[in-house]
Amino acid sequence: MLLRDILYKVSIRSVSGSTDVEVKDIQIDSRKVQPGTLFIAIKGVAADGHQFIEKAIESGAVAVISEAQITAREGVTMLQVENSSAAAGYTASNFFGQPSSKMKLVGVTGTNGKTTIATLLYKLFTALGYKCGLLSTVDNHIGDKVVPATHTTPDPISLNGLLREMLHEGCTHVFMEVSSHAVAQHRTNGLEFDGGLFSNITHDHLDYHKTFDEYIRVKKAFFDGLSSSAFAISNADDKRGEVMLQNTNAKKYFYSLKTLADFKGKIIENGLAGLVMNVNDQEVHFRLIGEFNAYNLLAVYGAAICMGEDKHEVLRCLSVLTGAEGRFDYMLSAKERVIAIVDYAHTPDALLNVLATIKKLKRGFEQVITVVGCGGDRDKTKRPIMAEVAIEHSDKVVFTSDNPRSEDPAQIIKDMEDGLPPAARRKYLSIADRKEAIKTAISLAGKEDIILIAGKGHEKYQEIKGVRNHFDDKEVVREMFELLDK
Ligand SMILES: CC(=O)N[C@H]1[C@@H](OP(=O)(O)OP(=O)(O)OC[C@H]2O[C@@H](n3ccc(=O)[nH]c3=O)[C@H](O)[C@@H]2O)O[C@H](CO)[C@@H](O)[C@@H]1O[C@H](C)C(=O)N[C@@H](C)C(=O)N[C@H](CCC(=O)O)C(=O)O
Ligand SMILES: Nc1ncnc2c1ncn2[C@@H]1O[C@H](COP(=O)(O)OP(=O)(O)OP(=O)(O)O)[C@@H](O)[C@H]1O
Ligand SMILES: N[C@H](CCC[C@H](N)C(=O)O)C(=O)O
Ligand SMILES: [Mg+2]
Repeated sequence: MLLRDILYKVSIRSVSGSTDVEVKDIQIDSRKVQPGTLFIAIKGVAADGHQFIEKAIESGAVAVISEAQITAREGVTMLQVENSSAAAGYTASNFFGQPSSKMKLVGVTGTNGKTTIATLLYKLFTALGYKCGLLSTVDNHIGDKVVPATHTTPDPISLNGLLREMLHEGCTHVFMEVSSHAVAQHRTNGLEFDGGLFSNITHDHLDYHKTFDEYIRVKKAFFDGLSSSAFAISNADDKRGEVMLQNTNAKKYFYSLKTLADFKGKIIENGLAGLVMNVNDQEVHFRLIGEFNAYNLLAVYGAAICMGEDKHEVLRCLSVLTGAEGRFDYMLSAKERVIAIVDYAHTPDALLNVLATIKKLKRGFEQVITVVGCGGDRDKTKRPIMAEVAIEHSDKVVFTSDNPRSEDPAQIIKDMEDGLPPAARRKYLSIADRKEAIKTAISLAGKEDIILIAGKGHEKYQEIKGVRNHFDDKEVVREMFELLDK
């Protein structure tokens, strides 16, 4: 492909060299550059891609996009742009033939619920007979084929590469999570969305976005970028639900459990067997559990209606679907009838929602024992809040490690404990070893007690000092339940 054809929509400041040069590959990482590559230098959090321009040229880059002042280079086309992250989004989309414009693409954003909503949409549209793609935290799907996920929203090159593969494989619909990091880093620039969904916004990622206002602004930017032919669906019951769609050109719709809305739900029953809900005056039984999933289901229903699907068929298919792995994953020991719930709640709001759901499911006498930790190298301010939520809504708590990453696990637990009142002391134990923590919680449980194991959901690893060791909450529970049932 010629360089000039890849530059569509890129805001260029100056050029040295020819844009008629043939480009064979495109990379944002100098370590992946091969002869014939266009290298885009991005200023990141940990490093600055501009420092690797020489290395990229040595490896055979034929063109370089950067934000730096240009110095002419023999045989290499140098381009200066306003924003190289934005340029990476546009050029990646152009290089892969703008695959997003040839399929129906729907993006889901919000603090909690993205994976659940995107996965339900993928399952729903597959059940409706379409070949679909999914880009999610748990994994990516190209029709039936599963591709491991490294991010919630991949970098623009992997992202457009996956979209092109989906198009080649005959996918007509793609559902993807759009994280706030992705919007801030312009990973989705150049994509043509047919629709956007907003779940909710609560405390998370303040390490990255610094203030809650900035976090809101970034999420809103996704809707601001939608075209007038797209639809935008928001949660009317979220405090920021209306603001999200304030400046979008897309057609606006709202869902709600509390007020009048385009997609209105009313919960009739909410138990371990699922939800019974009135959806726009039609009563439906769903297998998903908890009020938060009632919201997720309404968002999915709304998107399907906006995409022209028949409402009866949509509700019929949705009623039999299960959610994403590691979201309210429910296990039962045969003899003692102890319940273990593995859930990906890793924000204060998600933890509160899951514990509130468990409270509603209780018949009265059961104890709730929560095992929870917080991720290292992530927002530290959520640590004491999550600890407080766990203590307030559980009978017993075992604080433990999540993914400590580069941090000291004991210090993370200390950050969690720090905000707790002295009276909380009698309610909790702290055991840094996650396997031991889960085992202890299970050994503390009596007949029919409920154990919530929060934070890691589907994850099959634990990251300690840069190394990902195999770890699976559900595997540990199964092991312990076998012993319990012997
Ligand atoms: C904080 C963050 O978002 N970091 C992402 C960011 O990396 P960065 O800014 O640190 O990049 P960097 O290491 O400073 O390097 C800057 C540039 O120099 C390049 N480089 C670097 C070294 C070298 O030798 N040569 C070279 O060219 C890098 O390729 C990069 O382009 O850009 C990278 C490329 O796109 C991402 O892989 C990386 O994700 C890291 C691994 C990460 O953990 N991200 C998490 C926080 C994240 O993105 N999470 C969200 C979900 C969050 C949620 O909603 O819960 C997600 O979408 O997954
Ligand atoms: N609509 C919702 N509102 C509040 N909490 C929710 C909602 N849906 C799910 N949750 C809770 O949040 C957790 C994460 O859900 P999910 O994985 O769907 O969110 P996500 O937005 O994809 O998260 P991530 O940002 O890590 O990708 C769930 O395990 C559950 O505890
Ligand atoms: N997408 C989220 C996932 C957090 C999951 C939790 N287990 C943790 O490691 O903090 C993040 O990267 O912040
Ligand atoms: Mg997700």
